[in-house]
Amino acid sequence: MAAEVEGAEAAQPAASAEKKKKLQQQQKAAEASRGKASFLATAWLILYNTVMTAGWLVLAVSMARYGLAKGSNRGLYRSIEKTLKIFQTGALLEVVHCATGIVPSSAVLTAFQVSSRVFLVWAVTDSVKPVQNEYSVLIYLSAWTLTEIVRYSFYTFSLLKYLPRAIKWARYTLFIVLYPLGVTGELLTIYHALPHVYRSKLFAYPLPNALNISFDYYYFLIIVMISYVPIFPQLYFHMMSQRKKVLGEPKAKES
Ligand SMILES: CCCCCCCCCCCCC[C@@H](O)CC(=O)SCCNC(=O)CCNC(=O)[C@H](O)C(C)(C)COP(=O)(O)OP(=O)(O)OC[C@H]1O[C@@H](n2cnc3c(N)ncnc32)[C@H](O)[C@@H]1OP(=O)(O)O
Repeated sequence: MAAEVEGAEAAQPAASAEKKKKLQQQQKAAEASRGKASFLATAWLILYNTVMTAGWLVLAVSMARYGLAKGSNRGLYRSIEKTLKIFQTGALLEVVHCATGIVPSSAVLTAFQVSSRVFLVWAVTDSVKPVQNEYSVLIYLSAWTLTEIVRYSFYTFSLLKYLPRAIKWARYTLFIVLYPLGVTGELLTIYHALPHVYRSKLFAYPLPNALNISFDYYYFLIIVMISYVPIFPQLYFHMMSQRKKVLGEPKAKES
């Protein structure tokens, strides 16, 4: 009996050492798989941001060449619409990046930013043809293009750990002017679209109908315009606090 107890006591430390070893192995495997996932996420983000920088650069060059050749904004939207649609719609992936946690930005703020632009391209500028030659389209296109070249190149250089100071400064400074400029262009474009939507009854779904629900795109556009009032300041002040965090003076050491 005594010998049995002694044997069990001797086996206990061996079993706990085995358990500890197993746990360490599991931790190591988890760390390795986290490292692999983070490497893949970084590689994907470098590819994504590089392609997006290139896309917006192509847009900038196309817009400049069109302006120099024609000396007018008439027909500009038609000439760049394919590239614009590809790269602005491609920004929807940014919401996925936030939602999956591979970038630390807020998914809600990013969703507002991206969806309002995708909406403006597809549901306003592309759907209401007469607004395409308005100056407001040129205004928002210029603000978006400049912003995105700087923003995506900022992310690319940051991921490559080689960030020129000028790009960092531009990322967190140009928005002060470009954000209100872009919003002005966007709101004016929706405003110009209103009479056309009203007359053509675009996307209207009047009663009576099988679903017994009515939808009036004209009033929907007015609601979208009003929603800029509470949402835009949140985006703007978020960028202001990012600016303070990144470009702010480092705190002086207390003596
Ligand atoms: C269907 C109906 C629609 C209804 C609409 C309702 C109305 C909505 C109103 C909306 C108004 C929008 C107007 C807008 O379209 C006008 C313009 O854009 S005009 C042009 C000027 N615009 C700008 O300057 C845009 C500025 N805004 C943004 O950059 C983003 O939207 C914002 C979400 C505000 C950015 O915030 P974020 O927190 O992401 O800032 P950071 O760039 O500092 O990033 C924080 C950290 O995340 C890392 N990150 C983010 N993205 C990436 C990426 N793609 N790749 C790699 N890393 C990324 C970044 O490096 C930071 O990391 P860390 O903190 O570690 O440094």
